[in-house]
Amino acid sequence: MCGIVGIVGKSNVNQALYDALTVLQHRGQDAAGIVTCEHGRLFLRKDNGLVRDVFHQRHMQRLVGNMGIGHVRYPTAGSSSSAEAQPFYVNSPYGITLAHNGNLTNVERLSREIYESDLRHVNTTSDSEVLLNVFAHELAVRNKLQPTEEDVFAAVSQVHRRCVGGYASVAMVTGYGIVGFRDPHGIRPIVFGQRHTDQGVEYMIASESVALDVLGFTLIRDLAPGEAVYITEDGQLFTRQCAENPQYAPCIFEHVYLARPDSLMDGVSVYKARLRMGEKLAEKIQRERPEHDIDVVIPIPDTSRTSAVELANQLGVKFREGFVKNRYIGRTFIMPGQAARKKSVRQKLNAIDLEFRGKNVLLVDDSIVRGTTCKQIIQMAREAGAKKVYFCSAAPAVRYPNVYGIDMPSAHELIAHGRTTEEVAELIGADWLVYQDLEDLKEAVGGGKVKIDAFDCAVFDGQYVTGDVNEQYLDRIEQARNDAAKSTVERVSAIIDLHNN
Ligand SMILES: O=P(O)(O)OC[C@H]1O[C@H](OP(=O)(O)OP(=O)(O)O)[C@H](O)[C@@H]1O
Ligand SMILES: NC(=O)CC[C@H](N)C(=O)O
Ligand SMILES: [Mg+2]
Repeated sequence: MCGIVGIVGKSNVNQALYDALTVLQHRGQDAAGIVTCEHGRLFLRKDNGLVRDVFHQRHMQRLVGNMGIGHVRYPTAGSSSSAEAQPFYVNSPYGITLAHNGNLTNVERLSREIYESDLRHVNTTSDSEVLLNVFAHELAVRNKLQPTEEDVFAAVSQVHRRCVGGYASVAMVTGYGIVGFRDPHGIRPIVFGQRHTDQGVEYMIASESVALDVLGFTLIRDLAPGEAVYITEDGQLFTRQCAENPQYAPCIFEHVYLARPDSLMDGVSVYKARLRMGEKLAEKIQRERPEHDIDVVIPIPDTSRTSAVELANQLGVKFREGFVKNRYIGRTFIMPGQAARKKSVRQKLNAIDLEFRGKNVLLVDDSIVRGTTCKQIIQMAREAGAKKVYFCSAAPAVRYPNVYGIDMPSAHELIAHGRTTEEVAELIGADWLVYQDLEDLKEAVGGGKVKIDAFDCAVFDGQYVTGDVNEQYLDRIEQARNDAAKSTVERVSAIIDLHNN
């Protein structure tokens, strides 16, 4: 779930790209990059780190040009080496750069095709570099000196035929324009909008609408699954459905955890969806234990706050902020490596004892994935003097790996994999554990004013919408990307990098 952005403006876009990436920082904390284009030349800066660490004034001054794209990365393939930071670049045809959110599931086959038939070279283990090469090849075979929107859309159609998985992407064709495209299931989010300036209309494509809001762009709409938007350097906008059989199945986990609550995603307010999750959870608690003895509802900051407020409201129980979050520590779930994640929870959250002492507390989190957070939090609640510690998750049990752009490749690292709710409760040390029901979660997200009836819910139900994910595939990614395997990859890739910046 990286963050992507592209802007075609009327003056330098470097600052706007930087600001947009800052707003999308919650989608990726490992690396950041911006490439801009002026008079047919590209200016690229990318490196590991947060946006504020990667771009210094000296870089910003050199990122000139009225159009550009940017990326914040949370690795789901390859390594977290700075050589795999995005945007990626290929020089032929035209010079194309690309930023990608998602994950391809047929990357092995594509890599072979790229080498054997397309005669192209991919230098990293990143699936995004593969995606870029497929797009570049398909644009190259159109054999045009000056590509038109027809050529760009034809290349995207071919990408849809060849690539499988989740991909929301922006690609810049040097000297011509920026294209945004979304996979035929619409798994990962992407929106576009516009802003009026004295020099004319500027366009922006981004992962989440919040990036548009903050920069004064108005949302035009989400890209439909399979659809592409192309904005030429001089500001003409074209859209086209490029997939043969698009099927809406956006990732429901965006609403649970990934997205900011102030974003509108596929027409649904993430904030309202989270409120409804709290409401549904309260109904379940009332069903299961009408005579419950909960004294206070306490959220685990940050993401669960919205659901927890509504849950407390519905239960008619006091809502209290019992944990204080250190605002200088990032999101722990998207950190690479279990050791860092574990250490960060304690650094990030501290309990206010008086909210716990002698009380039966209901702790609320948006989700339990590896169980890193809840185990420590429950322990902290007990140390702070809680009488009983109940725990609820606004999402159902996460039991299956994600293969579309969230780094949960290994079933065995998921605390609920192969375990019942009671077993998980025991393992995390909760006196009672309540998970949201999947039907209620779907209703919370897709049952508001805007109806969505199909989602990618693979992490909860093991159904993979692209239809190509089987046991062998899951075994392979588990071997390649479990925590232990990743640390070997990191060591090896740290030795030699090939950079294009
Ligand atoms: O079971 P786990 O493996 O610990 O993962 C789940 C936890 O991780 C996330 O928090 P995170 O700190 O990443 O972000 P937040 O501040 O947005 O809640 C999520 O909100 C849960 O609290
Ligand atoms: N989280 C993402 O969207 C990751 C994009 C890409 N698969 C990478 O690993 O860089
Ligand atoms: Mg959290």
